[in-house]
Amino acid sequence: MMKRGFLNTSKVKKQPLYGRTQSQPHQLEIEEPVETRNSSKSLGREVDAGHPEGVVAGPLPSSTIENSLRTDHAEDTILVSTIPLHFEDGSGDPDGHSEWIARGPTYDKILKLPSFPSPIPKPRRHNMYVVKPSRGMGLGVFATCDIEAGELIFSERPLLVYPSAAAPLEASNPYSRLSSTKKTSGQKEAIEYEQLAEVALERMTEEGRAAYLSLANAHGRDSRPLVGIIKTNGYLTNIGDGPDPRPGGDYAHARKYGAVCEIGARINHSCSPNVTFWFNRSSFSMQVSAIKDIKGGQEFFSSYCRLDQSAAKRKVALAPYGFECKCPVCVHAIPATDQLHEEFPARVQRFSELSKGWIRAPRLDASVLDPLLQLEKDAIKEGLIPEPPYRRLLGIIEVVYAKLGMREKAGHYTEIRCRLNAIGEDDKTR
Ligand SMILES: C[S@@+](CC[C@H](N)C(=O)[O-])C[C@H]1O[C@@H](n2cnc3c(N)ncnc32)[C@H](O)[C@@H]1O
Repeated sequence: MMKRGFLNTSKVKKQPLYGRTQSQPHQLEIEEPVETRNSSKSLGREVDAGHPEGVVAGPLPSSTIENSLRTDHAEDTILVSTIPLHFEDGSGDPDGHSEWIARGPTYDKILKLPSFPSPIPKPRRHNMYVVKPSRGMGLGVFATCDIEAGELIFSERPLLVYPSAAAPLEASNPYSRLSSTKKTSGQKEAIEYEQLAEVALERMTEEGRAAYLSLANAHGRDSRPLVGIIKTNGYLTNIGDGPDPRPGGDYAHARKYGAVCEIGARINHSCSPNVTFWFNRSSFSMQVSAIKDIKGGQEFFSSYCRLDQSAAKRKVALAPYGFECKCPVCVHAIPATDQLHEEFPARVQRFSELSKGWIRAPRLDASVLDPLLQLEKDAIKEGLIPEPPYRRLLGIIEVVYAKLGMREKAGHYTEIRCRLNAIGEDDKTR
C-alpha cells in the first residue's frame, strides 16, 4: 500500500471508484512578492521557501486535513483533499489519487456527478509511451509504436489540481499561517498559495511527492518553488468554480482549475503539436490523445500557447517557460504564415458561408475544392490541427466532396473529423 502524508482513512467509507475543454498549459495568475523575484533559490527542488518575516511556519493544524464525503461545503471554504478517497480499509484506488486544492462548492460539484468516480479511461494498447531525454529539451515523452490520430495514448490522475487564479483564495483560506497584516495583498496571495501547495505535497505518497519535486521549474527566480512547478507544468482542466457554462461555452480563466501530471508534464512544446490534453471529470483524470498519426519513436509535443497568433506573439507567450521555440513553424515563420495563424478562423468562416451556396447550387464545379484543400494543407503545415476551425474546415471539405458525388473522399474526411471530435467525448458529465 502506498503511504500518504496526513491521511486519516478511519472515517472514510468504502466507495466505488470515483470530467470537456481542451487543456493548454497556462500561467498561474499570482502576483509574486517583490522580495522573491531576485532570490537565488534553486529550481523547484526545495520545499521550504524561507518564509519572509511575519509568516509563522509551523505544523499545520489537523483541521487542515480533509478527506470528505460531505457535499455541502460553505461558499467560502478552501480544502485540500485527496480524490478519489481511499477505501475504508486504507487501500488505494487502483488508478491512483490526486491532491486537490479546491473551493468547497466546486469539490461538492464533482463529488455529486452521477458518474463520479469512474475508472480512468484506458488506451486500447499498453505502454504506448516512454519518458526519456530529448535533445536540448530535458526529458520528453516518445511513442513506442505507431499511433493513429484520435487514439488515446495514456490517461493519468494528476499529482495536483489547483485553482488557476490565487486572488479569491486568500479571504477564506483556513490553512493560512500568515500572522502579519504587513504584507501586500499580492505577497500574501503568493505565500498562501505556496502554503496550500505545501499542504498538498505533504499529503502525497512518497512516490508522488518525489515525482512532483522532480518536475521542471522554469520559475526558479520569480516564484516560490512549488508554485514554480505549477506554472511550468500545469494544464487547464474543465473544472471551474460556479455554475457550469452553457454547452460550447467555457469558464472564465480565473474560475478554472489546472492540473500538474506526472507523465503529461514531461511532454515538450511545439507550435505544430501532435497530441492534445483533455480532462475527464468523472474519472478525475487527464487524457493525452494523438491529433495526428504518430510514428513509433517520434516525440510527443503539445502546445503551451495559443496557436491563433503570430510567431512573435507566441514567442512572448512562451518566454515564461524559459525557452525559445525552434519548431519548423517558428523557424520558417514569414508574414504570410503569421497572417494565416491570425486569420485562420475568419478564413474558415468565409468558406463556411460560401459552402451554403455551393450545397444549394444545381451544379458545382470541382474547382471550388482547390482553395479549400490548399487551406487544409497550409493549416497542417502551420500546426493548426488543434484549432476548432480546423475541424470545421474538414466538415466543409467533406460536404463539398459529397455534393460532387465523390463519396470515398467525403468518407475519408468524415473519418478524420470524427476521430478528432471523439477526443474527450467520453466525458458526458456536462
Ligand atoms: C512542462 S516541462 C516539459 C518537460 C521537461 N522537458 C522536463 O524535462 O521535465 C516544460 C519545460 O521543458 C522545456 N521545454 C519544453 N518544450 C521545449 C522546447 N520546444 N524547446 C526547449 N525546451 C523546451 C523547458 O525547459 C520548459 O520550461
